[in-house]
Amino acid sequence: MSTTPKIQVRGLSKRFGPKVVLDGVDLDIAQGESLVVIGGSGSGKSVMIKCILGLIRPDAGSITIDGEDITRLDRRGRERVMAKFGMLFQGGALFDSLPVWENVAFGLIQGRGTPRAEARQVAMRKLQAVGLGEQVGNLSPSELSGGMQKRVALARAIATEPEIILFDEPTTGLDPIMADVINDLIVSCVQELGATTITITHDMHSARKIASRVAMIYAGKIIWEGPAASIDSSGNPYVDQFVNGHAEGPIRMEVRPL
Ligand SMILES: Nc1ncnc2c1ncn2[C@@H]1O[C@H](COP(=O)(O)OP(=O)(O)OP(=O)(O)O)[C@@H](O)[C@H]1O
Repeated sequence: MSTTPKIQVRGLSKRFGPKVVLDGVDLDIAQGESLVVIGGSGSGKSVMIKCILGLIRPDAGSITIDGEDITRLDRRGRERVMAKFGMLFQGGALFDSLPVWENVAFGLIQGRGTPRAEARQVAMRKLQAVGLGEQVGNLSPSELSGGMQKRVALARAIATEPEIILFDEPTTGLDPIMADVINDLIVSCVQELGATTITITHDMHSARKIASRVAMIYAGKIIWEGPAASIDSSGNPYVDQFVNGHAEGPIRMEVRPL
């Protein structure tokens, strides 16, 4: 078995003006692993994922996928590596101008050049896999509830059967029952694909359910990582404060008076 991590992040740094957001992030994610990244609002979780996706250019550091540094690739090389990725964006990011099935099939049609009729069939199968019937495929995303939109976004993330899937706050804004339905779907879809995943969430219930490993980001660095089962016995006061949601502790939130 190969010991090269599926994803390796080293010294990843990014600042916006004077604000240092990432300050030397190091992470290894093994093939088939499900890593959940936790951390307070504004701690740089989304910026890190955007760097991995190539949507933000880091100031320093490397990101290797299967041993290949993607920060050094030209556009074509990057497109080749990006074909390994699926993404569930925060808020779903569905196109209202396209019917649901075409949203799901977007990466197949645009990215892979799959003929529309074939892509439609795949999209309908993926919708079925997340518990949505064929009739939903012909609706507009705006006609769906928040929970259904998240399922569509999940179907889209898995449509190309990617090797790596990134989930940005997949349960935010959902009621606890629907959130758990999404958690279960993520676990089953990911297991079926054998995909490697990174999930960003504030939802500790979701983190416990999805994660094989958890990493916490604070002040631009990964300050703790460990198996999901050890999250309640980390011995790290930052992790304890976050996991238990206490206002008091070493983490100071930036709060301005109104
Ligand atoms: N394009 C940008 N230009 C300037 N500042 C940015 C940009 N993108 C992110 N930031 C800043 O970087 C910091 C980290 O943002 P990020 O969205 O990564 O936080 P987060 O940990 O994902 O937060 P949340 O959990 O609230 O989504 C924030 O202070 C944000 O304002």
